[in-house]
Amino acid sequence: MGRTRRDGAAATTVSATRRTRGEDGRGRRTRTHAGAYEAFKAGVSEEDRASIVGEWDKIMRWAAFVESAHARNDESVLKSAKKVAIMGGGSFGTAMATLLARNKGDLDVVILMRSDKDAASLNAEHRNLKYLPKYDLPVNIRATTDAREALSGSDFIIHAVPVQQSRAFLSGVKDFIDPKTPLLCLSKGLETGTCEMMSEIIPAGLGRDQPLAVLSGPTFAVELMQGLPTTIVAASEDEGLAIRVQQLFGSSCLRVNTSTDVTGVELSGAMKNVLAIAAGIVEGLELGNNAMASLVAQGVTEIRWLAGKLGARPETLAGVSGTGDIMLTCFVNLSRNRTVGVRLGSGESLEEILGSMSQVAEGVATAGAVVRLARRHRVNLPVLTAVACILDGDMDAKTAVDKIINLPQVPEV
Ligand SMILES: NC(=O)C1=CN([C@@H]2O[C@H](COP(=O)(O)OP(=O)(O)OC[C@H]3O[C@@H](n4cnc5c(N)ncnc54)[C@H](O)[C@@H]3O)[C@@H](O)[C@H]2O)C=CC1
Ligand SMILES: O=C(CO)COP(=O)(O)O
Repeated sequence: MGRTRRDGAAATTVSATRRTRGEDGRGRRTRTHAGAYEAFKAGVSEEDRASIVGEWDKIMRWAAFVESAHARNDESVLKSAKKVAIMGGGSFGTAMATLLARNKGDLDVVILMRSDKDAASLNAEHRNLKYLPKYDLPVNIRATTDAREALSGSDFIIHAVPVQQSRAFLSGVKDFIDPKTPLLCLSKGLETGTCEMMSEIIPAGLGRDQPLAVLSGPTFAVELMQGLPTTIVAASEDEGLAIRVQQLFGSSCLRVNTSTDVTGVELSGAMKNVLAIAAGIVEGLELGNNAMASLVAQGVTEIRWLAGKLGARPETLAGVSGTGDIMLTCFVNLSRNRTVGVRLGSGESLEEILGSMSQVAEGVATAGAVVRLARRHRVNLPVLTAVACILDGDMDAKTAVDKIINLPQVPEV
């Protein structure tokens, strides 16, 4: 049946193309497109079409089955949660607070801020005028600078303080955090000096183990505020906690994939910020799309080499929190790390760039820590090391890129 249709359809395509030529007398592009469409339609047999629809139906049946299983044992953590605290009132802390507040209108969502003025402004205006001035916040979000008030009685505590400030910040608030309350970390980076990940910094800062999940993925704060579809990974050694985080944050605009690969999720989130600076440099130097794609691919390989050696799983690196976040941060101008790179590539100094930024670009501090970690684990990372050299002022961007391009030509590894 399929064969007959295909043969017959091929003849139809030829005549359709001729008819198009004869009738509309429009340009060559139009005729070519019409022919390509007819050829595509004709190439799909009834059998192919039926099997495509059948596969789609199967996926929808699976989705309905899972949904109904969820509905049957709906002990969603969102239902029971009464209060969530967010430490760090910057753009990402505010965006994730907003998603939670939208998920449940009577959830008490409290942002712990540093400045009385900013907290008062948020409470009065229902906006975060410093970081996300264009967006109204739900009325169930409030801000305070009182750590005890923010943190006590919280069902979950979200950590959105930049990595380099996290250890000192946590040791300052540890007495207000119940040791049983899960801490959900949004910060992406490695600490300079120690090369530690947030899953190491958090227990060290608190002086004890704390239930912990890390959340990471391609998640620009402004797009979350706009309610655009987004996916994030919630990783915890405690699979049950990852599932609770999924129930808390999951919505029609936020998919939450669970994982137990904390190392993979954290390392790819930290290293992609350094790679995004490299991608920005290539953009700033106007080296073209081919160069950009090969540089980012090399960076992906370097992340695999180091993260793999530290135990990250290949599927994590290939997934949303790995490749997904790399693509977002390396290719989209909203990225602060990429912007640092673009400006470096255009000839600005790091001092000028950082002096003009009001938000954190974690890759700047993380770059050196990545190189030290790589050295410790005997892995060579040409692109990521070049970024650290540029940031340290040991090489200018153009020289570094020339040297990378002219490295010996080797087999794919
Ligand atoms: N903005 C985004 O789209 C995303 C950000 N992230 C990550 O989230 C983390 C936070 O980033 P953003 O909110 O975007 O940064 P931001 O620069 O917008 O805000 C940082 C916040 O941390 C606070 N802060 C700084 N130093 C502090 C200290 N010593 N003690 C207490 N609070 C302090 C600031 O007052 C500010 O509220 C970073 O690790 C970033 O990589 C992750 C995904 C997306
Ligand atoms: O991590 C991010 C998106 O997932 C944000 O990246 P930037 O910090 O480079 O803006």
